[in-house]
Amino acid sequence: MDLIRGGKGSGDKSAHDKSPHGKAAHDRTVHGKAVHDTSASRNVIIEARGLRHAYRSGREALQGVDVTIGAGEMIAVIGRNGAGKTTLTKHCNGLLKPTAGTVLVGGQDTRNVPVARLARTVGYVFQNPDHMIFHETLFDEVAFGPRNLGLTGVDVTARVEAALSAVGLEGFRDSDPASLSRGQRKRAALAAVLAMETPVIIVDEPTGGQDYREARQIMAILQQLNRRGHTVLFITHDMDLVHEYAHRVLVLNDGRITLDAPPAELFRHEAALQAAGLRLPLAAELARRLAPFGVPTAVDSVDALAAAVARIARGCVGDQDAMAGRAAACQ
Ligand SMILES: Nc1ncnc2c1ncn2[C@@H]1O[C@H](COP(=O)(O)OP(=O)(O)OP(=O)(O)O)[C@@H](O)[C@H]1O
Repeated sequence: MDLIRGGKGSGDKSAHDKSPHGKAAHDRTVHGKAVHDTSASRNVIIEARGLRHAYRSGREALQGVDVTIGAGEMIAVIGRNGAGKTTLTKHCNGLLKPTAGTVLVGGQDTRNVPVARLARTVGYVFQNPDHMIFHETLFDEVAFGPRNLGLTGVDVTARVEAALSAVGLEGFRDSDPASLSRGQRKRAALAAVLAMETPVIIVDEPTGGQDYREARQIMAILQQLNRRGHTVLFITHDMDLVHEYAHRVLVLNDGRITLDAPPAELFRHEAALQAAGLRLPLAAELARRLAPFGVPTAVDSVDALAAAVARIARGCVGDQDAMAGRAAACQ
């Protein structure tokens, strides 16, 4: 059976500990956030030009998308329901082929490369995990990809155990995936992709079906993968996750990218967000309202906002009249 999940195929058990490009990682800054860098991470890994996609129903889900994704980026894809997010990301691993325009993955035109080969570069976790789960035990489910890469024995076991442990499902290796909760099945689907060790990982709604703790755990996994050099794209409706975890935000509206900005800059684009049916992340909204007190508007996380407020509060102790005046001014 052809592999449709993706994988590097190195068989290298230490691959989790280094860049998927096999290059030394260094710290750098992307859109103001510290991230790991590789010399390859400045390279383009996915490029769409004039991308259009019409489904057989005639629905034009993408209406001319131009986007370049660099290796090592962590990108949130956001937009209202039906905006074209899933359609766009499915083009990034060749699951869909352009009606017009081109998509290059690792420099190769997706129309000319079998999905099974593209899947060695781009792993894809579906919005609905049941679309990719079909084995009787979780072990076999996660082992499917590595076995397709030609790995056997302890190499497969090591990949499966590392992936299950990363998503907190190590105690379920002999369970029937169908017996797991939806949230657990989503993590099982993520484990199946992790076991492939693809340079690019795309997750459609990573936190769907997860409680708060599980959602944070999944985002931490994706962040850690990105720090190790993987390119990560995630689709979400949660603006606070966007703010906290992404280095770059792509807003889709009616089949077009209407905004491409770092999260700390979202406050400048409230109108574009509203037009796309989105709101500002909570921390950005609060920072904007607290600007009269000297809080910088370009915050990219709750922690950054809290630090800025604390700094100002310390400076204002003993200056109650001035604070009251500013509070009155911003009513
Ligand atoms: N297989 C299909 N056949 C016909 N139309 C489709 C198909 N898949 C998606 N569409 C339509 O294409 C448009 C874009 O869908 P897509 O799933 O890419 O949006 P999305 O932004 O991911 O939405 P959501 O947030 O609801 O998942 C929608 O109008 C959708 O109804």
